[in-house]
Amino acid sequence: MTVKFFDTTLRDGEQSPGVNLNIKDKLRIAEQLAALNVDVIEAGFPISSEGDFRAVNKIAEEVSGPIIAGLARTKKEDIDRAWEAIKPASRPRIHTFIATSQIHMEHKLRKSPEEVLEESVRAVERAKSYTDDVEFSAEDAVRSDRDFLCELFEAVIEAGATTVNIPDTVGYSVPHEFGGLVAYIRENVSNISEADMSIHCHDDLGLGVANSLAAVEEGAVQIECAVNGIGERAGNAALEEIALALHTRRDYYDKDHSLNLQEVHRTSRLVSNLTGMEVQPNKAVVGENAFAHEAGIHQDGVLKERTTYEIMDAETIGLEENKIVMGKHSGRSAFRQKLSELGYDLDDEKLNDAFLRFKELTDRKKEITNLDLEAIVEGQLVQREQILELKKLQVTTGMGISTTTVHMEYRGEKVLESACSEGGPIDATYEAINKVSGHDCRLLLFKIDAITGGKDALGHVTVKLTKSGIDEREEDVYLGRGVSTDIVNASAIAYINATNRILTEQEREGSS
Ligand SMILES: CC(=O)SCCNC(=O)CCNC(=O)[C@H](O)C(C)(C)COP(=O)(O)OP(=O)(O)OC[C@H]1O[C@@H](n2cnc3c(N)ncnc32)[C@H](O)[C@@H]1OP(=O)(O)O
Ligand SMILES: CC(C)C(=O)C(=O)O
Repeated sequence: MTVKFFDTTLRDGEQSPGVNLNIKDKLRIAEQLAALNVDVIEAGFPISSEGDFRAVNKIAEEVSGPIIAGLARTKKEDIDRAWEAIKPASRPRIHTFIATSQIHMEHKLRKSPEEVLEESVRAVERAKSYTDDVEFSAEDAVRSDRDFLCELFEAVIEAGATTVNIPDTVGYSVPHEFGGLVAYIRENVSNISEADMSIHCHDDLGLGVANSLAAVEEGAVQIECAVNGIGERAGNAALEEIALALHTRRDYYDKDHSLNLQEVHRTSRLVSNLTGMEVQPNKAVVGENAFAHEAGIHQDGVLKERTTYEIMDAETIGLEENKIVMGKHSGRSAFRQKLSELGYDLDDEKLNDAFLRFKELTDRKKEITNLDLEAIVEGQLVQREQILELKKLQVTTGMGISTTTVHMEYRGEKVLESACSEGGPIDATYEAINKVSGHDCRLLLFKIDAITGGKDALGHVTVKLTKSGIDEREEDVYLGRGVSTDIVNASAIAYINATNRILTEQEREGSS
C-alpha cells in the first residue's frame, strides 16, 4: 500500500506564531515541495487575506505535479474564494472543515450537532460543484463523540467527499488510542472505502509523529504534516520524521510513498531560512547533530562500520556525509582519521603527543575545528590568554584614506585608539591595534578566504606576524586566524590573535 503525503507547511505551518511568508517565499517553498514530490500541497487559506489568496492562486498557476489544496470553512464565501484561488491548478482540491467536538460546537460555533452535520454536507456539495477532489476535515475529531463522527463522515462521503480527515487538532491523543480511533472509523463508516482516510496530528504532547504512524498502521492513507514540524502552537507532525520512519522501518510498516528523500534536507533548510524558525540541533533527521558523532567510542564504531551507530544514511536525505565532531569526548581513532583527512600522517609517538595537546584544548573549547587541529600539529598552539580583546571597531573609508577606531580591552582596561592610513581600512586597523599593544608588528602574510558561499559568506583571515626589529626566523613567526562575516572584523581578530601570542610569550619570557 502507498501512503500519500499532504504537506501543510504553507497553511498550518504558516500559522506558527511569528511566521509570515510573502508570495515569493510561498512560491519558492511550493516549488521545493514539488521537487520533494509531496502528493498534496495545502497552499493556504484563501479567504484569510488578499495576500494569501494571491499566493495560493500563484502556486496553483505555476507549480505543477502535486495536487494544490486551498482551505475553507464550511461557509459558502470561503468555498467560493478557495475555488477562485486554486482553479488554475491542474489538480485542484477544496479542503473544507468544521469542528465536531461538543466543546467546539457548543462554545465556539454555537451550533448543535445537527446544524454542524447539515452545514458540512452543504459545504461538501458546494465544493463538489467546483471540483471532483474534495476533502472534509472534522476539526477536533479526537475529542468528538465517535458515533457522531462516523455519522458525519458517512454523510459527507455520500455528498461527494473524496478524502475524510481525522485531526488531532489539539495534540491530545496518544498512539494506541489514536490508532484505535482510525480503526473505529474504518469499521463503522459504511461507505469509508469510497474515500481516502487521512490524519492530521498536532504535537502538543510531542506525539504528533507517533500518532501519525499509529494511524498508518490502522489504514490511514493520507498523512498531513509540515516540514520541520512547524505549525500552530507546538506544531504539526514533522514530514521528514514520518518519511524517514517509513523508509528506515520499511520492514515494519511495509508502505510505499512517492517522496524524493534526496530533497529532504534541502527542503528543511529552505523552510527554516524563509520562515526564520531555526531547527533545533538535536532534531530528528534534519537537526545539525542528527548525523554527527562526538563520542570516541561511537566515532571508532562508525569509522569501522557506519551502521554500528547510524540507522539512517546521511546521503539518503541529500547530505554529503555524516559528521565526526572533534571535541572533549573524541578518541584517538577519530583524531587520527581527521588528521589524515587534513594530510597529516603522524607516527604513533607524534600522534600521542598531538592527542594530548588536543585533549588539553578540548577543556577550553567545545568544538575543535580543522584549523585548530592544524595548529595543534604545527605546534603553534599557544595558551590563548586574551590580553588584548576587541570590543568595537569603527571604520570610515573613502578614496585615498581610511580611518579606524578600535575600542579594546588591554589587560582588562578599556582603551580607545584611532589610526589613519592611505593603505586601506585593514592597514588603518592594524595601525590602531599596534598603538594599543605597543608593538610595531610586521605583517609577513595576509590571506583571506571565503569559507561559506552566498551573501552571508564568512571571511576567514590568516595572518603571520613577527615582532619588529628582529630577523624573521621560524620561531619568531606568530600565526593568527579570524572569522567573521565582516572582512575588516575578521582581519582585526586574526591580527589580535597573533598579537596575543606575542604578548603571552613575552610574559612567559619575563617570568622565567
Ligand atoms: C484548526 C485550524 O487550524 S483551523 C484554521 C485556523 N486558521 C486560521 O484561523 C487562519 C486564518 N483565519 C483568518 O484569517 C480569520 O480567522 C478568518 C478570515 C477566517 C475569519 O475572520 P473573522 O470573520 O474576523 O472571524 P474570527 O476569526 O474572529 O472568528 C471565526 C468565526 O468563524 C467561525 N468558524 C470557525 N470555524 C468555522 C468553520 N469551520 N466553519 C464555519 N464557521 C467557522 C467561528 O465560529 C467564528 O464565527 P463568529 O464570528 O460568527 O463567532
Ligand atoms: C483544518 C484542520 C485540518 C486543522 O488544521 C486541525 O484540525 O488542526
